[in-house]
Amino acid sequence: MAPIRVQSVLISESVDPRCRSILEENGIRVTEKHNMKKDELIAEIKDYDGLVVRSATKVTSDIINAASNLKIIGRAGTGVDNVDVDAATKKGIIVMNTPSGNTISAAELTCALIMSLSRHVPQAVMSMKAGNWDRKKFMGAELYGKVLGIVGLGRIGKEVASRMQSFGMRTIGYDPITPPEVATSWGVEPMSLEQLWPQCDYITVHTPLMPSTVGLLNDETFAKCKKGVKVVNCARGGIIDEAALLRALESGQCGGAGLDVFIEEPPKDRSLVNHPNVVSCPHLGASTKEAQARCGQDIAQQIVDMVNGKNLVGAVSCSVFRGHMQTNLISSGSDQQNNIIMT
Ligand SMILES: NC(=O)c1ccc[n+]([C@@H]2O[C@H](COP(=O)([O-])OP(=O)(O)OC[C@H]3O[C@@H](n4cnc5c(N)ncnc54)[C@H](O)[C@@H]3O)[C@@H](O)[C@H]2O)c1
Ligand SMILES: O=C(O)[C@H](O)COP(=O)(O)O
Repeated sequence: MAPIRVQSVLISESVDPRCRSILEENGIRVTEKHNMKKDELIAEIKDYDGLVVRSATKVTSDIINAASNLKIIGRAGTGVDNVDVDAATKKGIIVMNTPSGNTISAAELTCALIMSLSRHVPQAVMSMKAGNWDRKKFMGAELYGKVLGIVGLGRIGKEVASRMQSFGMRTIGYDPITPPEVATSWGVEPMSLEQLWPQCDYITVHTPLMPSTVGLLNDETFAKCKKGVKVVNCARGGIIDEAALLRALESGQCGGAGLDVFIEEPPKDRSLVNHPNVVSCPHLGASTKEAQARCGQDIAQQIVDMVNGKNLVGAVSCSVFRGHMQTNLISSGSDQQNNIIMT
């Protein structure tokens, strides 16, 4: 692969400091400017060969079109739905992510939300802080023997399954790509969504956000679920239709929701956040020291490797999800279980 000349990189969000030091150790000039408004980023971006982002920077086509020198967009994390990859591809800009660096952290937060829903821990803590001692209000239910439906059996779905199996949950799942025998080897019973919905006490979604996953849980699918089903979304806002979720919570069809992500972040409409049966976080799935260290180091190293003309294609395995991942997305990461697309 021909080396790519990258002399300057803009980091537009809070990324682990190792990212900056690895780039600088390799002779790349780094500027950090966080919380820029769109117009500021448009004015700034022309001065850089590389851009490093997390999920908050929306790298839209107008930013890409203003980026006259940009060669690489590095996403220190998994989802690239905040980057217009088609627009980048048209301009020959490489988009990279580090999908495995935050897998464990996102899986652990998912499990924390499942446990919070089963025992009302956040609500009980708030009640205690308000000076109460209410032992009746927060009656919970064991996870032992309950059924967890996992929609999306990729990196995070797999890790959630093994952790919740240790609580004695039966894990069932659906994924259009993961082979049934692989799911079975993880202790997950593979099945169709039609079979999955009515069996679950808990449902957790771990798919990318794309046309086929928008509103996977909606009025119609909630109606197919057990009354009181509890749902968790630690993937992307909109995979569970937010209006349908609110209706299901109000009718009791949904018994509780654990939400780390929202269609709009931060959400202006606080109806879900304020619902008594919702436990929510401000998109914290990847917010651990370990995940940030991995993602920050990985993205910097990937940029350096590109600059040095190393062929990443040979170093990573190939797991292409067409329609979601785009033509020039290169994914790498710590465990070498990566997505890589070069078409
Ligand atoms: N909350 C956070 O901070 C946080 C952190 C990391 C990742 N994420 C998000 O979590 C999600 C999963 O990440 P991952 O690393 O496990 O991704 P992954 O690519 O490893 O797994 C996604 C899986 O979803 C499957 N899938 C695609 N369409 C589907 C459909 N219609 N129904 C069921 N399954 C479908 C794919 O086949 C794949 O196996 C992504 O949306 C990612 O952006 C969130
Ligand atoms: O897709 C991801 O990696 C997660 O949503 C984490 O996003 P963040 O890097 O903005 O925390």
